[in-house]
Amino acid sequence: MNTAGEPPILEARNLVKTFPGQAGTRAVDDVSFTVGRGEALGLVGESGSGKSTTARCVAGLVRPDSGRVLIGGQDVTRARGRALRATRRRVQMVFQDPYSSLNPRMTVAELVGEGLYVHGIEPDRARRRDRTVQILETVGLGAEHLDRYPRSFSGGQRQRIAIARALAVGPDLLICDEPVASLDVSVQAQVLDLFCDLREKLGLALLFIAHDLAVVHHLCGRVAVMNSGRVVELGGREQVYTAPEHPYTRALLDAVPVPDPAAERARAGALRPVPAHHDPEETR
Ligand SMILES: Nc1ncnc2c1ncn2[C@@H]1O[C@H](COP(=O)(O)OP(=O)(O)OP(=O)(O)O)[C@@H](O)[C@H]1O
Repeated sequence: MNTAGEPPILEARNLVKTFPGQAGTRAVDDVSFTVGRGEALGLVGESGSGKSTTARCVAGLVRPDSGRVLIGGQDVTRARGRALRATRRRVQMVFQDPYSSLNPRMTVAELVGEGLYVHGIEPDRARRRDRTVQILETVGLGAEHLDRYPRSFSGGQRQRIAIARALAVGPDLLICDEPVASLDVSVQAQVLDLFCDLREKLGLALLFIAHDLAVVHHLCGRVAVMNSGRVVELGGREQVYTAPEHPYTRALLDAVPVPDPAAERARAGALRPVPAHHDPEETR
């Protein structure tokens, strides 16, 4: 969904990050990818493969050892000052655990309105409250929640508040680090649907991190697969799911059931050629 001539909303170029004590191994090892405007890119891989560190480098929470991060074509890796803040604002992050990512001493109005105030988007208190209500409605919550504290909400509702907080500053891209992993299965689908809606209705781009390929299949048109700090495969969803090129991707796919029966059949066909004598009844 890239408009011709416009740079991608996000570009990671050759990112490298090593933590002290990692003895020669890199948490992030020469990682490059782009996310186009309005696009959803999934980042998958086992625990420890480097997904969160990549996300944190991109979001500016961790400084990479080398490599560059470009937001809307602007290099933010070494930039400073007000211009950097304005550019950084275009990329917001939603974390895995909505129980620890929200300050328990702030009301919903304060949590969501803070970004509007800090970034000078809406200095007027009454108008900020109105704007906060609009943002809450975008995520499926109402004005009645404004003066409540996070502790009185369910996990799914807390994650909606965290998403509203991220949306408040008008980002072009959300980095979502396992945003449904800590939610009940029944609530996961609702929150995933919300991300789909945000992309379709607001044109929001997503960098969506999950160890669960089924979740990413639901949401993302392109998928990057990470293993030991490296992106070992990057391609369109159907290509990655039905004709994976890297053995690690194949191993991941074998470990996680794909919820879409058509994709499952296609994958099975691509990975395990059906023998001539195959009787489909045998596998039911
Ligand atoms: N702050 C840190 N200090 C030291 N090592 C770290 C730190 N953060 C991550 N690591 C290490 O970097 C590697 C990549 O971790 P990372 O959290 O990025 O992987 P991940 O794929 O997101 O895993 P998970 O899904 O479990 O979060 C791991 O070996 C991890 O132990």
